Amino acid sequence: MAPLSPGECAIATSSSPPKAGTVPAVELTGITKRFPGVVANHDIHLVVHRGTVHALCGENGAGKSTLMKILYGMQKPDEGTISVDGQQVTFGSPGDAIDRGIGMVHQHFMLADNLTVLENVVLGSEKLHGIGARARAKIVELSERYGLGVRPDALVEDLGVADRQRVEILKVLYRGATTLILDEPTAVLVPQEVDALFDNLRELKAEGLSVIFISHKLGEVLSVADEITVIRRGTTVGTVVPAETTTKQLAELMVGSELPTPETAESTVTDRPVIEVDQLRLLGEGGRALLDDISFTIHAGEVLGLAGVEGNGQTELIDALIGLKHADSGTLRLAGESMADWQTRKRREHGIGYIPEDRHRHGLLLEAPLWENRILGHVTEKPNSKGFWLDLKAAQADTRRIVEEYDVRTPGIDVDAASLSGGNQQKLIVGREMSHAPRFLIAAHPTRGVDVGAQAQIWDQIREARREGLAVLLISADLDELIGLSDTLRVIYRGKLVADADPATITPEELGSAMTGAASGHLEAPEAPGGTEEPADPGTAEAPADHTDESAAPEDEAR
Ligand SMILES: Nc1ncnc2c1ncn2[C@@H]1O[C@H](COP(=O)(O)OP(=O)(O)OP(=O)(O)O)[C@@H](O)[C@H]1O
Repeated sequence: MAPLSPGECAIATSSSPPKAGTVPAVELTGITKRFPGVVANHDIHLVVHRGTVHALCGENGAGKSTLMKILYGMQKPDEGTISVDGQQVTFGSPGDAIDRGIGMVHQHFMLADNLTVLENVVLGSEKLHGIGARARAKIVELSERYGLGVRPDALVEDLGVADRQRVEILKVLYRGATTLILDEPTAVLVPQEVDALFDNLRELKAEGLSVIFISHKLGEVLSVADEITVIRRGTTVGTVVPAETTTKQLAELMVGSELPTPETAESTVTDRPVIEVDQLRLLGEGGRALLDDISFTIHAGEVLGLAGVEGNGQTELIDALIGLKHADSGTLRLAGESMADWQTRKRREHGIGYIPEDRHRHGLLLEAPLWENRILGHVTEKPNSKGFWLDLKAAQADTRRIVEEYDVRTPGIDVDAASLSGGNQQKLIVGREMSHAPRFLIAAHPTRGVDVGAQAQIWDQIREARREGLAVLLISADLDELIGLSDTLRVIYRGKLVADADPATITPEELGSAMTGAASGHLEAPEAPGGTEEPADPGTAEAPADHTDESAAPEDEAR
């Protein structure tokens, strides 16, 4: 455990809980949990009051998820006690936790894609309200009471992330949860969706429910939480109230030092097209266009940011670029060569890097060791292969290098990817993809789930590669990230590119409105020459902004 500085102690002890004196909804005392080679939790203390949102912050691998898994009965603590509503409890399984009103919405949703919302909600809880009309009525009632907008008959595979999340929330409410654990619920939401979620949380609070909210987005934490507990290297370093702290203080409390400051960089956009997409069209079931007339060019040294509410064609565009789906019409060219007949492997071998939207589904083999995950997607490339053979020693050595360079917190490279914390899994994927010196990188939510320090590091890595000529398609729900890193911004809405924007002048709020279809054409750059199909003039592109403190919207200050 890192020692506290006097300043940190002052922050940590200056505030009193808002509802001291009442019986807490949840109290964790002296929780310790060890894994081979790692002490994930050490003497943790946490008090969550009824009718409050309690945020849990800490850098990647600090021990937040482990603590919540203990509270949810998924793991047993080695030491310490859990009390719910003043009564000490022991949980042998999530079922025990649910019985005591603890519900969890995981970072990675656990819904069955091929079932309807109703089937998913009812699954495993058939005894509560049956599987028919009563269940449906209960779902509709909960949906209306908390403004969740859940449609019982929708097929889960047709739902976007925000809708799936609402189903997960409804599912735990259906089971009678009075304390909800939300693990990074805003990571993939756009500002409007975040506002909607926070409205839902306020409704829950108003009815006396409690929410434990894990987040790396410190600005959001300050806006929604009643109290914030910070965990560092496995132990609680303090609990603060938002009125008495800032994002900067919070970040310092988390990492125990000043945050690294990523340097701003000059524009590096060249006139060499790396990826050219022309009139791409992809049809879904029933002939509905999922992508319609998509055209753009990304040059060497350019980051093109694609803004859009989840589910507006981003996934299909990524799939078309990486070769998981084939377009119905239109062309895709990489460095001048048509990719029409290229399978995914060939695309990768020709320098397409891919940081997937969903790291568990498309980025990792969770049950395989880190070094096997380092090979994943790059089987035929160096250093993983030598001629026809896999070069395991070289792959393992390179995994060690990635772990070191990307600060992947792990006891070693032989542990399964599943045992890494979410943020550390992400760092491993970013390290793997950047190691192959891609010329075109598809970066979908590249810093999703990583802490503020690691986020700055990943931004630096993307910027450095961009300086060396990397072309990047950046898709991110973090609009500060999107605006700050991009040279060019396009807005995707219902499968079409509807607007472009100048990252030098647009604000996250304006971009957020454009994403809901409220704008078309040029945003904030009416004097810019050319139509919406061409990227901004490289010569006028402004350097990306410095992001050290998310909530302070640094690019706004800089401009
Ligand atoms: N099942 C497991 N086996 C081995 N080690 C584990 C396991 N689960 C967690 N750990 C380790 O415990 C530590 C704490 O991980 P945890 O997932 O709780 O962190 P976190 O604070 O939630 O991180 P993040 O913000 O990245 O999600 C990490 O070092 C992680 O690698």
